[in-house]
Amino acid sequence: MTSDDVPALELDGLTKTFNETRAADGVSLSVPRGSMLGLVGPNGAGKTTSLSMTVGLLRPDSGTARVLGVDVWSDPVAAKRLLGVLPDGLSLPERLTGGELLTYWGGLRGLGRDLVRERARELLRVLELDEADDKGVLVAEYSTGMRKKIGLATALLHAPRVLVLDEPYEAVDPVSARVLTAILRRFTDGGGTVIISSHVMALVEQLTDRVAIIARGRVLADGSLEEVRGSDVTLEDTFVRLVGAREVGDGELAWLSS
Ligand SMILES: Nc1ncnc2c1ncn2[C@@H]1O[C@H](COP(=O)(O)OP(=O)(O)OP(=O)(O)O)[C@@H](O)[C@H]1O
Repeated sequence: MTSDDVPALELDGLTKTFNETRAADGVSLSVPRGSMLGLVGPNGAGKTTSLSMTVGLLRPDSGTARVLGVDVWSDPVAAKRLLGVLPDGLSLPERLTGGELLTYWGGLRGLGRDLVRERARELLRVLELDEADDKGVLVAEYSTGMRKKIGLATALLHAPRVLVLDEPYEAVDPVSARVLTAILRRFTDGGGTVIISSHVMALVEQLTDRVAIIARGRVLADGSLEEVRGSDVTLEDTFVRLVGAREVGDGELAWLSS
């Protein structure tokens, strides 16, 4: 294998058990460079657990995660330089403006002040957070969607090669969603790789070129959209076929109808 063939992300047998719950049960995935993978699965399937182990936020019981060939758990500094991460429930310093937060973040990343200032200004403008910044709005006062966007800005600031984004479109308005899509496409066109988790099948179908379906901690399908859908018309059909549908029976919740 030449260095050009090394996958952007390679997960091998990632396993994590919480008490009695096997949240991830041997999760293996290989994501080629320049691709965008959608990770989908029902609530509690193990998406966040798997992504957290992938980016060095949660130590696996067993298994490995490699970013462009670098092991996330044995060489975390080098791996984290390559990674941009939007974690689930990201907690941010609250008493800073967006601009101050990015300045602080850039310092933590070891970037020069001028570079951080330039990139921060551009990110705030493109993500339409500049007006709030000019008014001195603190992150504590941000809406849910604004928090998502500033979280994304922190993930992009150091120009990573692999982006791992947990539900990046959640709570983001349609105009900002378009901007986000344009950013992600530009990123993959430039050879970057993206993995996103989402519950919105139509979004994944429209946005990504690869998909992995996970349920009960196991990868049930993984490949190009066409490979995973097979003869199904939509990804939702494939999802329901593999994961199983829960019908609401006639007698259930009868008290809701008068
Ligand atoms: N810190 C924790 N302690 C105990 N159990 C946990 C913990 N984190 C996750 N779990 C359990 O692990 C399983 C997988 O959770 P996870 O958050 O990875 O799912 P998910 O696919 O991201 O779900 P959702 O779509 O609802 O966000 C669930 O059963 C959850 O209750």
